[in-house]
Amino acid sequence: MRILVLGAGGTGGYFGGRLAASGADVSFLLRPVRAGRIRHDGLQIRSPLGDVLCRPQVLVATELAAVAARQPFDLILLSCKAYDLDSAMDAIAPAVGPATRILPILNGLRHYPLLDARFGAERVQGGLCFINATLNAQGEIVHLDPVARLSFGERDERPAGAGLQALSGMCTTAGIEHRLSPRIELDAWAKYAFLCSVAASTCLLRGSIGRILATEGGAAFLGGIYAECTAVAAAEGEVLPEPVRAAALAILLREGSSQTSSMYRDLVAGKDVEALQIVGDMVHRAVRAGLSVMRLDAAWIHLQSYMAQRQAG
Ligand SMILES: NC(=O)C1=CN([C@@H]2O[C@H](COP(=O)(O)OP(=O)(O)OC[C@H]3O[C@@H](n4cnc5c(N)ncnc54)[C@H](OP(=O)(O)O)[C@@H]3O)[C@@H](O)[C@H]2O)C=CC1
Ligand SMILES: CC(C)(CO)C(=O)C(=O)O
Repeated sequence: MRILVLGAGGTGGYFGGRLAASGADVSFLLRPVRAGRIRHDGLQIRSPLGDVLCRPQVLVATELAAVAARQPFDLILLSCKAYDLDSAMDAIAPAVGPATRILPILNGLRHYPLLDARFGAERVQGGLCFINATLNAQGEIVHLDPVARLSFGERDERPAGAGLQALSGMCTTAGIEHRLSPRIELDAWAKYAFLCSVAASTCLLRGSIGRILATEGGAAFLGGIYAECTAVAAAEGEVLPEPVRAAALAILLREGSSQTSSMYRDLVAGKDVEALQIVGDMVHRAVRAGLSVMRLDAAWIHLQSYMAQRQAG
């Protein structure tokens, strides 16, 4: 199976790099600066699960159509930030042939209708990842703890097609923990409710879960914001099962936890954040459902203020 990975940041670089290092047929579609760096230095992963240095095939947008015409891609792993989705869709379009499937691993849910409208829902599969990874000043992928898990599946509970089964085999060969999910849409909501709680809380309250829990009112805030997110999920028809909620709350209420979120790391670094696509989208869904979500509202206002300050320079 031939895989194209759009993006070589924390997630695409980690999972695509591990697949490439294990011998899988993986190419990266990158913008010129990142492409130049990886062509020169290789793709380096620093990880508690073992470092990897590989030299995958690297393409830039202008090279893609010719390469895809010679050898079509079976799967495109989409690992951009949600605010780059439009440009990423333009970039991958020349590689989307009749049999190509697209597997996004972005956070949130807002990208699905956009990908469906552009490429057709039958091509877009369900995906998500659990990892804490970032880039260092040298452009290396720094994996921050031992968690690194992919989940993927067909949407609408269709049985997994040959492409996802092949990907599962490739992940096994590469030593990537993964799950071929029979209910990826439920899993996507479970992750969105959890991630949105972590991202909104750590950004609004400016600290790790452990630091928030050490404050008076911190535990009630974290439990409350998760309840807001699960209420939105239920209003949209995804009632998260009790074991799923218990597992999320166990992480959200773990004293001393250093857990933050990729959004928090970006915010502390002064970078752009997926505020609209993660927290804003949850708030907008709550408004449509007539739900009151005061904690999410506060986080969304805070993030909008952050972005306005950032734009003002
Ligand atoms: N990092 C983490 O720990 C986790 C992140 N996530 C989610 O995964 C998604 C990706 O995050 P992450 O990997 O951290 O993001 P990064 O910013 O680290 O990487 C994104 C990559 O996409 C590339 N890209 C964006 N647009 C284009 C384009 N048009 N053409 C080519 N390349 C493009 C960027 O290129 P360039 O370098 O040129 O900007 C960059 O290499 C997000 O939705 C995030 O919320 C989920 C779980 C954990
Ligand atoms: C769930 C979590 C916090 C880690 O995978 C995440 O998705 C993120 O940091 O963006």
